[in-house]
Amino acid sequence: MLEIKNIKKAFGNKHVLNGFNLELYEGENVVIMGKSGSGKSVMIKCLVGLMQPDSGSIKIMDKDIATLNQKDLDDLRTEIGFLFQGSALYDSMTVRENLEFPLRRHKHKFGDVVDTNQLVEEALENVGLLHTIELMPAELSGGMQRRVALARALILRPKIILYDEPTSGLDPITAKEIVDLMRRVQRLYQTSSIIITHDIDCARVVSERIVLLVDGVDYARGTFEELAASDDGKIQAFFK
Ligand SMILES: Nc1ncnc2c1ncn2[C@@H]1O[C@H](COP(=O)(O)OP(=O)(O)OP(=O)(O)O)[C@@H](O)[C@H]1O
Repeated sequence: MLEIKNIKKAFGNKHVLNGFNLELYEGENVVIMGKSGSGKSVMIKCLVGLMQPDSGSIKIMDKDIATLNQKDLDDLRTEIGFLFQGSALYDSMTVRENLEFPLRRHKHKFGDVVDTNQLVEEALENVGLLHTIELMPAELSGGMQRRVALARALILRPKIILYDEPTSGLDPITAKEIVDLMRRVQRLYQTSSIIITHDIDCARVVSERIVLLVDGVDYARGTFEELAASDDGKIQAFFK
């Protein structure tokens, strides 16, 4: 689904990514873990074309993003759903209007005759929140808002989902609901996901594989159990 090969990115003499590699196969969830400031956000920005790496290549569904024009890049972005920390809902719009927003912008993805209501209702149903359709975001709890944001990310039926700290700021019970929902979404929508998280419980439950970003490179990769059993101190530091 996606291949990052040997990307490097420096700001002045600060080398943030130093030859980072990542591959995402169809249907899998890959968790990226790295210390604060290790370059996870820089990597994601390179991945979605918001930042250019200094060298290396990024292919999404076999397309090298450096060679795409703006229109092709926009079309490719409809195949990617985002659930970022900052991906807040629009406060002045109802839940329904929040979900209709991306549909209006990318209507052509489904052809001209598209039943917007059905798509909105189906996405909300799949996150268990159909009953909130006419509510305003302020009337929802933090966990519900995040589920609606996930429904909005799903509405264009992306093949890849990028999650940036999906459980941050949530209490443990609500965080677990989100993690369970991420698994459900993976099954229902047949998505492949990259998940950035510091939450070790989230990483354990949600990942098929984990990649550790250390010193600008993909320092280690494996299943949760494989990495947790490692006696390398730099790997162990993530599992304490
Ligand atoms: N536009 C920029 N200009 C200069 N330096 C930048 C820029 N963007 C990121 N950096 C630097 O790159 C480094 C990595 O930042 P990044 O935000 O990717 O870390 P992170 O792993 O996402 O951290 P966190 O877990 O805290 O979100 C930081 O030292 C940051 O200051």
